[in-house]
Amino acid sequence: MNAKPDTPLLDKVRIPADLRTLAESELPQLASELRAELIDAVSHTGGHLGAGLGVVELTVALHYVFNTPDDRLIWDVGHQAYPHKILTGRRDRIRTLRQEGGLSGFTRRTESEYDPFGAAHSSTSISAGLGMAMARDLCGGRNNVIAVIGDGAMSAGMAYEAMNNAGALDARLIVILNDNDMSIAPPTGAMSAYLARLASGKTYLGLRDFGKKLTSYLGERADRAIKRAVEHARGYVTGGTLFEELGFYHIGPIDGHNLEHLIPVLKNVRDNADGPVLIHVVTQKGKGYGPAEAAPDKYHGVNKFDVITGAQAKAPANAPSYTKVFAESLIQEAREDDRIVAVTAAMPNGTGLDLFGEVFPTRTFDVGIAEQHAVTFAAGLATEGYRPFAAIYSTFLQRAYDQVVHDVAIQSLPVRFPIDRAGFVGADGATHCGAFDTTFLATLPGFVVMAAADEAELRHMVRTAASYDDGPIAFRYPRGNGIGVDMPERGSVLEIGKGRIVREGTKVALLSFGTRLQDCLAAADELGAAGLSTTVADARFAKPLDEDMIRRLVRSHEVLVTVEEGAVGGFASHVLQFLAHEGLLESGLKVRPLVLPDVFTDHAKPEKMYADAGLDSTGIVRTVFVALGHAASAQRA
Ligand SMILES: Cc1ncc(C[n+]2csc(CCOP(=O)(O)OP(=O)(O)O)c2C)c(N)n1
Ligand SMILES: CC(=O)[C@@H](O)[C@H](O)COP(=O)(O)O
Ligand SMILES: [Mg+2]
Repeated sequence: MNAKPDTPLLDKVRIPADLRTLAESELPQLASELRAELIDAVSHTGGHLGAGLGVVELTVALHYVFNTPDDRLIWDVGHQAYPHKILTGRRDRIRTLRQEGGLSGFTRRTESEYDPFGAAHSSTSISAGLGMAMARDLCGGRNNVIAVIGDGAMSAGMAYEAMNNAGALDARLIVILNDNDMSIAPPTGAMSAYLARLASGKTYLGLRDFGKKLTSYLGERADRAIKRAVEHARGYVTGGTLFEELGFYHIGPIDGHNLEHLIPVLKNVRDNADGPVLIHVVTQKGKGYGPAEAAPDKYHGVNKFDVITGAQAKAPANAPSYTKVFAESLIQEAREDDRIVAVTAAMPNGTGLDLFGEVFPTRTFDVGIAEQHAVTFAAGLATEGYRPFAAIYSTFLQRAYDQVVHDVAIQSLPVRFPIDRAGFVGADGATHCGAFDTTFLATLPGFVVMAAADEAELRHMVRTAASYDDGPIAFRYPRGNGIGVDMPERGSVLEIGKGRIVREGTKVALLSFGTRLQDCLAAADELGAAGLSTTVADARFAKPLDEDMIRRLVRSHEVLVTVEEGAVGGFASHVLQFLAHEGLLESGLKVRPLVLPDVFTDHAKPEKMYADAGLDSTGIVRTVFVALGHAASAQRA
């Protein structure tokens, strides 16, 4: 166990008001202590480290210059906000980060008044900040609104929609572009290249340069129209930056680790800005911690680790991750079929498409954080006869729903949707929980929706999706490792809309869709031991349903329990809809649909989440006992 860092100055700062009593000359020391505290805390909890390390000085400077929480400080994504949490009254709980009952790994309105906007999905900060700025203006307020957005997050359309609107409204809004030239992976795209040119093409601006620029062009109280005219003329003559063309006063690049540069620039903007301002700050992801600086991912997200060596704890795995099985299976299929191409929205590593990209670099597309574009781009590929796999986490696919409906489903385009992180994700909590994909996809006419019960099933589903050209097809699988089943050499093509009976019984039928099959089998053992002969079926498809199999189950069993790791409105709803229309609910059948609870489930260990949701074997057994009126057994379960 490493000793806790010595933090005499940080110990005096509970909230930003304490920070503002320090002399500017003390701030570098404070930043250094804050960094040490951050590293130590995350070494105990795991979590997002690299991004926070990169904004330590920026965090100190922002809270020093601005009057938070009256001035609204919005962190895009929120994964870099751990230093902010330490400085805003949450240091005493910082070692509970991402643990059950502890601090969230992202910003959250219910956690602190210093978090004016909750996040975790990217690129929302400028829109939210603009809304706050307009609300302030409507009620005659004077506070500042600051949105801090990363270069990765700056690849998403929402950021441009917001800047477009902010420029037109001439809103007094400060955007800080935190450019560390990293997303989770190295960033891709023309915008990223543009930022790199901006960052390298000029020297960093210090106070003197900035002051000169501000007074020569703007003057302390110059009329806004004159300032705009000057800006426009300057852009016309010298070629304005994209941000200037959008109506922002653009400052930078400045060194985001140099407090002597940051503080005066921020003060100037605080005191002089009266329209949208963008400050381009250059930082280094992982700054100040050797192992992070040296790592290819800059320690974006880490397990618990040893502070001295940087070695991360790794739980032994007796089966490959679903992500890896997906990637290897897709590679296998792509070797046979050169029409298979793959699309990721800035998650090459998380989706396994980094492995695919190593084998098929020209058939792999990382489009940046741009899920909407990713889906429509895949639709375009499909129109030309390609077989695109748009691999997007369940939670991030939410952002592209209209594209899924309008660009893919209505046109019956055969886009394949491998949906990773379907179901509970543990420490990332509610914002990242893959709860809704079955619900929002299976409701679409013509969509095929599958869920893998284990890693071998996933392999079959990859092959099935590869060979299916009649319309969109999705297959969902969870975060983490498989269960260690024997793997087929190659996947088989599954018959569309056909499930399988895994175990035959007579009284109780457990109909599983996806990840909970093992718990259904364990529940069947327990029920069998209690004298309740139990069938276990793997539905494989939520759409189209295996109607024959469901008919057989309900006709020959007294109880039907459907089990899925998804929100209400998904697989069970389709089963119930079918049963109702077939009149199969009218002859005494006891049906119990088990779904995720109708709440946004907070971060915790996955096993605990399953237990609380009643989706583990104990919960399934309990449900059966209750359905059969065995109250005493239910209580014991
Ligand atoms: C809509 C959405 N897509 C994907 C992600 C996953 N994600 C989280 S952080 C991140 C990279 C963000 O890069 P950047 O904004 O530059 O921040 P940095 O980590 O470099 O500080 C990505 C892709 C997300 N949070 N939200
Ligand atoms: C902040 C963010 O959205 C990602 O970093 C996410 O936490 C990754 O999750 P996985 O670890 O499941 O890839
Ligand atoms: Mg970045």
